[in-house]
Amino acid sequence: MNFDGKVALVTGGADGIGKALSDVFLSKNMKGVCLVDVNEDKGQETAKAFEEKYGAGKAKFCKCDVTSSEQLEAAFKTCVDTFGRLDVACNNAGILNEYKWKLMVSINLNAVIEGTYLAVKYMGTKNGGNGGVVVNTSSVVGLVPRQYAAVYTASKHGVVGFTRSAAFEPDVVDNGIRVVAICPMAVETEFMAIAYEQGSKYTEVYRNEMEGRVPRVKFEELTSAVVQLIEDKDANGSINVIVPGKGSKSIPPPNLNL
Ligand SMILES: NC(=O)C1=CN([C@@H]2O[C@H](COP(=O)(O)OP(=O)(O)OC[C@H]3O[C@@H](n4cnc5c(N)ncnc54)[C@H](O)[C@@H]3O)[C@@H](O)[C@H]2O)C=CC1
Ligand SMILES: CCCCCC(=O)/C=C/C=C\C/C=C\C/C=C\CCCC(=O)O
Repeated sequence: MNFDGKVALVTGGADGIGKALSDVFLSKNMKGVCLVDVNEDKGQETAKAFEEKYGAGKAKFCKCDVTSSEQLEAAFKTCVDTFGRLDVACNNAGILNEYKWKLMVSINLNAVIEGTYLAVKYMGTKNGGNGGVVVNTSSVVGLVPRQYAAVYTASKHGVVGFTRSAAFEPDVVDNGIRVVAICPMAVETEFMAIAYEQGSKYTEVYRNEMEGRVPRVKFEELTSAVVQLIEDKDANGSINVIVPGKGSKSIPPPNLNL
């Protein structure tokens, strides 16, 4: 898919990875981006900054808690009503809070599942849309174990398993939708700092063992990997790990010869 004149919806679009993705989408001449986020102040601020940079009417902020089915569907509907179409859905909002683990699973996994099926409903060729691409944000810990964040790790493994499977569901394929996921290593956002303050059980372990020693994926490395996945018409069910300084690589599922 090329980006010209297309429309994206990005959950967690007010900040961090979602904001960086939205910025790149608009820089590639997308018609508009819908920033879907629970943080109203940041969301309005980011939408305003994008309109100043790319022109009036290019960014729409939708206040939405992705754990609410009603609010998430309303955001998809607002996006199509505002821009007239939808082509790319990034299910990206996420938190790391091992103490609030049921909420974390709702945001990191359930909302990714719900967002994928809403994308089929609002982009599907059988439903009046043009088809499109769903990009789900997992993590490198969607592929490997991480003993310091067991539920976060489980939620991200769930995103990988769901993406690999949903990509080949008949209702998804027959609607002209591709589904892919990214598995970044630590990225240059405030995410880990927020996790330290609010939801990491092992803050001292992180500080003693890792603080300052974990290189960050730069936004440019992450966004170029996502752009490639969107542009590549053969990328479906792809799970791409993104490593600082090493780019993006597709990770196939194990062949168990069952
Ligand atoms: N930063 C990192 O090192 C890595 C992050 N990830 C994943 O990337 C995704 C984005 O993370 P970052 O941009 O780094 O985090 P961030 O904290 O900078 O941004 C996350 C955004 O999601 C929004 N959000 C949180 N809960 C929400 C909810 N219930 N409804 C709607 N919006 C909500 C926040 O308001 C925020 O704007 C997450 O899924 C995270 O798990 C994956 C690998 C590494
Ligand atoms: C274990 C939770 C990891 C959460 C972030 C994520 O999804 C992926 C991170 C990838 C690599 C790093 C893995 C674990 C350590 C994480 C952060 C330590 C940061 C220390 C620091 O420099 O502040």
